[in-house]
Amino acid sequence: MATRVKICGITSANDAQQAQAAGADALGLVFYPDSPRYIDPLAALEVAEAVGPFVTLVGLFVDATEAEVNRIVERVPLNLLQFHGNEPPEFCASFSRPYIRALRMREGLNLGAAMSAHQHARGFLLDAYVPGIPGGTGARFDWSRVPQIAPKPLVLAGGLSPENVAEAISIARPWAVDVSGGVEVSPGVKDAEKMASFVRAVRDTRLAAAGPVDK
Ligand SMILES: O=C(O)c1ccccc1N[C@@H]1O[C@H](COP(=O)(O)O)[C@@H](O)[C@H]1O
Repeated sequence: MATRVKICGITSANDAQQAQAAGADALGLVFYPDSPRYIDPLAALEVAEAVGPFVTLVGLFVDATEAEVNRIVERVPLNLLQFHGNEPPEFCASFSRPYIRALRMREGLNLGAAMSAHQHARGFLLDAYVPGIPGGTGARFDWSRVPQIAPKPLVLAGGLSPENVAEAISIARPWAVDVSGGVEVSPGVKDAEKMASFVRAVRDTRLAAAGPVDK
């Protein structure tokens, strides 16, 4: 099965075009002001205008207010929202966009219950848990904890890189992978070659899963 790729933390039209050229299926825009990858609505609009119609634009929020989310949704043509804080299900489902829910894989998390609570989520993004930091940490979790049966598509995130993504896919078998820090030159600035290597590594696992290829 083809594994989709989301590259998160895009902060410029240039990085967006390079991510698109690398073959990313989705780009993440971080509207969390404390992140080094924060993007303001004007720059986000430039990103939206720099990419083609089949690239999914995902807006990431961490415990933003309803008014803050609506302010972004009204200005930026986002296809999907990603809630990465402690937002309750009814809040996540209250906007005029579909959403995915980030679940941080802390010890003792009841993943089944967390997923059941978000019946309207389009998917779940599983990220590493680092106390006090909501995401974009570069930390990974034990990929064998990813369930093989889930009510919605699962997106694997947390500490992925061009070097480890093939192994991560072979263990977790996710519907998609999400990377941020692993394809950067510095926080908030993407590296074109790392993005290309990351997508290549994912595509190669896709070929491997499909069986031998005639040369
Ligand atoms: O990227 C951020 O700065 C960020 C801030 C707050 C919440 C989530 C954030 N990013 C998400 O975290 C995952 C994992 O990042 P990394 O690959 O370990 O650097 C990333 O895919 C984003 O979805």
